[in-house]
Amino acid sequence: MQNFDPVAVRVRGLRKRYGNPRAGYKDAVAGLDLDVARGEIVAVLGPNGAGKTTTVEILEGFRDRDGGEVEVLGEDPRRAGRAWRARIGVVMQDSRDMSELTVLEKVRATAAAYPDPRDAAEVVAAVGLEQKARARARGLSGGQRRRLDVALGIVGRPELLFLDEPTTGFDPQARRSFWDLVTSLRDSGTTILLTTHYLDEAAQLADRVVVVRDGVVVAEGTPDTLGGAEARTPVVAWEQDGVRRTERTDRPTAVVGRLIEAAGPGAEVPGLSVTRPTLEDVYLALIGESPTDEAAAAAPGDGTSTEAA
Ligand SMILES: Nc1ncnc2c1ncn2[C@@H]1O[C@H](COP(=O)(O)OP(=O)(O)OP(=O)(O)O)[C@@H](O)[C@H]1O
Repeated sequence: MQNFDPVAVRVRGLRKRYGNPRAGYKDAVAGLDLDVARGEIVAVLGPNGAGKTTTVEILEGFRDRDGGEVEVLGEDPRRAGRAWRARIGVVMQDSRDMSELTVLEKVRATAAAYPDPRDAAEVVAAVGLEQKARARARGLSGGQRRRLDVALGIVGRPELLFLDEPTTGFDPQARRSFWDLVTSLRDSGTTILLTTHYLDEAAQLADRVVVVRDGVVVAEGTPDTLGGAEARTPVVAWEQDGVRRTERTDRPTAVVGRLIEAAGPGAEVPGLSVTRPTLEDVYLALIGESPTDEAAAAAPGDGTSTEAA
């Protein structure tokens, strides 16, 4: 066991190419570096096709790579065996289930494959499926199925848990209770690598956020500091002659003071707002989908007051 190794995941220069000579090639992962420390929750964000799932599947040992170094719990997933697999938990993006087993039976059957599993009934309760414990797994709704996937991923008491878009299809309440579950797993020492399209999920759960685009990491940081101080500079927005104006400034009070003075005594400054870019704003700027000035000007009053960083 490598329990005292402070590194859970170390990836350097990871490469994966799909395709063939006739159809052409696609670099899904193009030199990606990633570190996850023990006990950390890291969220990997990125647009569709950025290479997140490919990366995660390589780390899980389910997909081979074309280049780079990968170490997961001290081993190369290419060569790691059963003992290593028992130390990781996996919740994949798609799961289908055609068996006749009930929820509890499925969790029990999976638990039996691990040397030191959690109690199956407790795990079913922890993911909020207590009421469905004796229902057939194949009859679950999409959100319930996802919760069962999470139960199957954690019942083996993994040291490292991979969650690929775990809350897709959850209702808001189920997401909240899932977040509590993930936080409690981290508090009990589990390292978690999560991919998600939900920025609020990343902000809520992650100690660190990694943004992937075109198969490489384009930024990383805590949810509060991703993109750097510059990207978090507040934006003052207002309307002038029917046109939306914005100004990025470290001194929003001074800018607002100037606008008030210009408007004259007692006059309102139309459309005035001061906003600090959120994680979502910073993320959209990083992946090149920030609303442009023109788009913002075309939709005054929609609350969008950030410019591209
Ligand atoms: N088995 C495959 N064969 C060929 N191309 C693939 C295969 N799997 C993925 N790709 C391509 O590789 C690129 C990266 O895909 P990947 O699924 O890793 O991205 P992702 O970031 O997980 O996307 P999403 O957010 O949509 O899940 C995409 O262009 C995708 O079409």
